[in-house]
Amino acid sequence: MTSRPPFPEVSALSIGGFVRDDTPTPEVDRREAVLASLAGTVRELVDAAIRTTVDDGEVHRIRDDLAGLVDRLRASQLPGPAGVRFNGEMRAWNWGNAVVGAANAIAPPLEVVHDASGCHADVVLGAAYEGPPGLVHGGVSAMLLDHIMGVTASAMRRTTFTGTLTMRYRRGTPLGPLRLEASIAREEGRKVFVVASIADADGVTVEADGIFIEPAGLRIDPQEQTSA
Ligand SMILES: CCCCCCCCCCCCCCCC(=O)SCCNC(=O)CCNC(=O)[C@H](O)C(C)(C)COP(=O)(O)OP(=O)(O)OC[C@H]1O[C@@H](n2cnc3c(N)ncnc32)[C@H](O)[C@@H]1OP(=O)(O)O
Repeated sequence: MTSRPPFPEVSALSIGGFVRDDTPTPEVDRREAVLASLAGTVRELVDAAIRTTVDDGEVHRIRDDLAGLVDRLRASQLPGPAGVRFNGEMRAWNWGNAVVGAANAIAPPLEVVHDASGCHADVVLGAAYEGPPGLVHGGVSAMLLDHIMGVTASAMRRTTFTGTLTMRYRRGTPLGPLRLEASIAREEGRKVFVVASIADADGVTVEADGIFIEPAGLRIDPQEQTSA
């Protein structure tokens, strides 16, 4: 008799784009490390491109070199976005995610840590995330908070989508080292109310509260076990 982890059938997961994928965890880890290494260098490239002061001719030569690299990566591509996949050991991977995607150079990436009160993350935001001079773009703050709040609401046991997100920008958030914190304030049925903040060394810069909803069609019964 084999006990199966508490996953819905593939067809149920596919409703929300979540896909059961039985790639073994060591293989997922190995490939993730390879893609994260590439994304790290691309992230450096983005920062270097923003801040470069080399002359126009050098910029054009670098552009041409990069176009060749893009062609090499395009030699074999997914037909669309990377999506979210899970294997039977509850190993999840979302390599294209805008906030935590291991393969996504646009993602800082945020490394979310679960703690006793919810989740936190320490992140250093550089020139690619600027809005007002020297300050984090307000939309970037909202994006990062949305993600950590969603992870907090999901609590590693359910899938929730952002229903409503309210931000209060108390003062400018400087680029550089920042700490995000999120916790669940209360729950009502499928609704999870989450509060969160961003802080620099001098204290809170942004506060957020949000309602995260577990869509009826994606509800997972953690007690469900199937024997074969
Ligand atoms: C194996 C498992 C491991 C999983 C581990 C994965 C962890 C992975 C973490 C990823 C973390 C990602 C963090 C980023 C999160 C996003 O960025 S999500 C993307 C942005 N959000 C969206 O695209 C959501 C779009 N909207 C929707 O899909 C649907 O409108 C919703 C929000 C799911 C609600 O749909 P619904 O389930 O049909 O809701 P419905 O039955 O009408 O209403 C249910 C209740 O919610 C209320 N409600 C409905 N809509 C709203 C709303 N917008 N605002 C407030 N309340 C609302 C209703 O009033 C109702 O309340 P009650 O009457 O029960 O009191």
